[in-house]
Amino acid sequence: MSGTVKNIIFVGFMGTGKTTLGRLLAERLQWPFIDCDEKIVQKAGMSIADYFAMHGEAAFRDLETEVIREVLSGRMQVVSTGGGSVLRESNRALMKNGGLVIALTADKDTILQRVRHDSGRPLLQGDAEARVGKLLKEREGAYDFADISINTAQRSMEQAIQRILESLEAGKPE
Ligand SMILES: Nc1ncnc2c1ncn2[C@@H]1O[C@H](COP(=O)(O)OP(=O)(O)O)[C@@H](O)[C@H]1O
Ligand SMILES: O=C(O)C1=C[C@@H](OP(=O)(O)O)[C@@H](O)[C@H](O)C1
Ligand SMILES: [Mg+2]
Repeated sequence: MSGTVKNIIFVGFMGTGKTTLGRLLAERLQWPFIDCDEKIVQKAGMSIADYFAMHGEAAFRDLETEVIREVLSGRMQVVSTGGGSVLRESNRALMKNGGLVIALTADKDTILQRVRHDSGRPLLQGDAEARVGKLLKEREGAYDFADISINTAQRSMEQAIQRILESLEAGKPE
């Protein structure tokens, strides 16, 4: 199925592994890998944390939509999005039309373990545990529009990749 899907698009909460697994899958498929956050950093000429601090979240979300639109006009790419990009209906529509959407999931403790020492996520500054808890509640169900869902807390990265490759070969979303 990897030959017939337009793009493979990863969505999911922060720390579920979108960037890491996306890059790995792209290598396996020999498709280009694009991380939307990296594109935003290139366009903005500064880190995401600095962009939030200087321009605020609303401006970040506008830039994020611009990047998603541009990236998904292409084909045969593995695309990892930022965790909050699914909050806009227009972004979700772009993703649904842009290819196979794979949601990555993980439980709160796993997410916390993975993101705790990473200062690059402005929404988690301060009390990371409280912030992850609050955002997980606010975003409950936000990733349900995906074609496939994979729990990365219960799998090694290699197992997650195998699971995705099997789904692609089976030729239909589960
Ligand atoms: N099974 C796994 N699947 C995905 N990521 C994992 C897994 N185990 C550990 N990780 C780690 O979790 C972190 C997730 O980071 P990242 O890929 O940046 O997530 P996201 O882009 O979804 O925020 C990385 O440090 C990655 O190495
Ligand atoms: O969930 C969010 O709102 C965000 C997730 C981040 O990406 P990751 O999900 O790759 O960490 C990044 O886009 C920004 O810090 C905002
Ligand atoms: Mg990421």
